[in-house]
Amino acid sequence: MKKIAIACDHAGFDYKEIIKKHLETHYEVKDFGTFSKDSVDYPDFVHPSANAVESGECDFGILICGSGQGVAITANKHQQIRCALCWMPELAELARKHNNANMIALPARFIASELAVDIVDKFLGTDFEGGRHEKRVAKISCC
Ligand SMILES: O=C(CO)[C@H](O)[C@H](O)[C@H](O)COP(=O)(O)O
Repeated sequence: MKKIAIACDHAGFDYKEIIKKHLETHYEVKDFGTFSKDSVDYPDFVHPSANAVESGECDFGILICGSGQGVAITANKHQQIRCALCWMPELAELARKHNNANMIALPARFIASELAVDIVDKFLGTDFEGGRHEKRVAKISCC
């Protein structure tokens, strides 16, 4: 069973709970918090979840904040993380097919929760295409 890391800040808390419940029948989900709607700082939750994906403890990661920006920026500080900010399923599909993204960032304040679930399903259900994209992805973490 694939293991999924999930993390959010206060703005993403409700969506994290919805997505986690949706995934738990088909995946093992490791929840890195936050665990309430109390105001927090997203890097405190993103770094541990990104570490889990980077180390191989988790196969993929899902991050949620208000705009998706803060969590994506934070995750992408990790050398082995390719985190894609997605607001429609087609972007999530391309992030997997072309970029071999291993984390996804969702903007809870800008998309409906049903759409967020669809985006996650597309992300987790799509494989990397490889081919011409292999060398491009390899070049991302060259420095
Ligand atoms: O990281 C963000 C923006 O770059 C997220 O959208 C946060 O959820 C947002 O900044 C939180 O804002 P708040 O006013 O503290 O609720």
